[in-house]
Amino acid sequence: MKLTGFELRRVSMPLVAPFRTSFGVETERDILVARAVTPEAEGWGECVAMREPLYSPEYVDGAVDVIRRFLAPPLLDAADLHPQAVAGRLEPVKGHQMAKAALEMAVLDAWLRARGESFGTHLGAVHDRVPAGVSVGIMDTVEQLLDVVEGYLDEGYLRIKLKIRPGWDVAPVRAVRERFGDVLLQVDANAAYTLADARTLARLDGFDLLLIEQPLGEDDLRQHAELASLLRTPVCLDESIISAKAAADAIALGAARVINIKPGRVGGYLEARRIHDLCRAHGVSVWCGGMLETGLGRAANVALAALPGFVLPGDTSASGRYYDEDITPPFVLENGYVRVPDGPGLGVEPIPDVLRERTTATEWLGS
Ligand SMILES: O=C(O)CCC(=O)N[C@@H](C(=O)O)c1ccccc1
Repeated sequence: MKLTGFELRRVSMPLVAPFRTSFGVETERDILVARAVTPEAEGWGECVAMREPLYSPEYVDGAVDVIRRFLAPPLLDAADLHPQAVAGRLEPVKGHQMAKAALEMAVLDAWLRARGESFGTHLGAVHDRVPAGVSVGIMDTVEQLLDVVEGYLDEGYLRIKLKIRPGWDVAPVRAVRERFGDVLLQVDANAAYTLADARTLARLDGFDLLLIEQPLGEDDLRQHAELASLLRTPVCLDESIISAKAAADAIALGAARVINIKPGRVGGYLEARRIHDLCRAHGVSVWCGGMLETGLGRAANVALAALPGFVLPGDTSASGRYYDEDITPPFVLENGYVRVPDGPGLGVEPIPDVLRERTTATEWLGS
């Protein structure tokens, strides 16, 4: 497949409500969308990098720059580009997994649309719908949290993920467990704790959590392994797992019994599938994390979450969890499940008028 070019587009997506994590508050996503143009078909990619490098070292302005100067040229130079070859062509550039993932996703989507094959079929999906979990931010009060959780449970979500940080952990977890019984419940610390907090984190063992996600720093594999030996609750890693190699190291060190697979964080959906396969071989459960994606990234995540090793509900919420109006037809919850698109490629496309309205900048890279 010969690329004609990439169109880079910045899309402003205001959130329906502020989303607070241990590293900050999001009120609007400034999203980079890449469109791969080829003579046979066009494909869409979404970069999950945030506006600021607070979740990971990447940030959206940096992603645009590295794509423009270092990632797009080797792909545009390829006489016949296969999606499986994208990662290899981009390998000389160190890091920038989220930027790379956006381009690989757009190339893969174009390639699949040209062949009439869906993302799910190509990745190895075995389900036509996936159970939806929902991520709940840090709130001002426990009462406010309980109201928000009740609302999501009323909508049908099958798993609750609570953001925690020092000072907001045992009390909110206890309150949710006491109010809502044995709902599937997990917590996400976004690296807000240290090994010195082990005793506090061990108090969470009494609430039958599915997992505790990324309690320590992104580069603290050895310390996560030590913490895992002190907790009953399975430790799950997110920020630390930036590649299949990192997943292999985490598993070998006993630093993770569960892994949150986020395609953008690991460099793309093909690497995400490799991590899925690796984890299955080691009996490590995986689930699909989210980065507040539009329906484009959401479509690809839902397809990935339909692979057999994704045995835990992911952050594959309905579009309405974050956005009043998505740039694609919205993903909706049906009895707690989200349907896997079965059309060619992503199976969804942006709604032209909405995309135009939300676009704050465009740039063409190519001939
Ligand atoms: O449902 C979603 O898409 C968001 C899930 C979620 O909580 N993402 C978190 C995370 O740390 O996993 C996040 C939020 C904002 C920015 C980065 C990460």
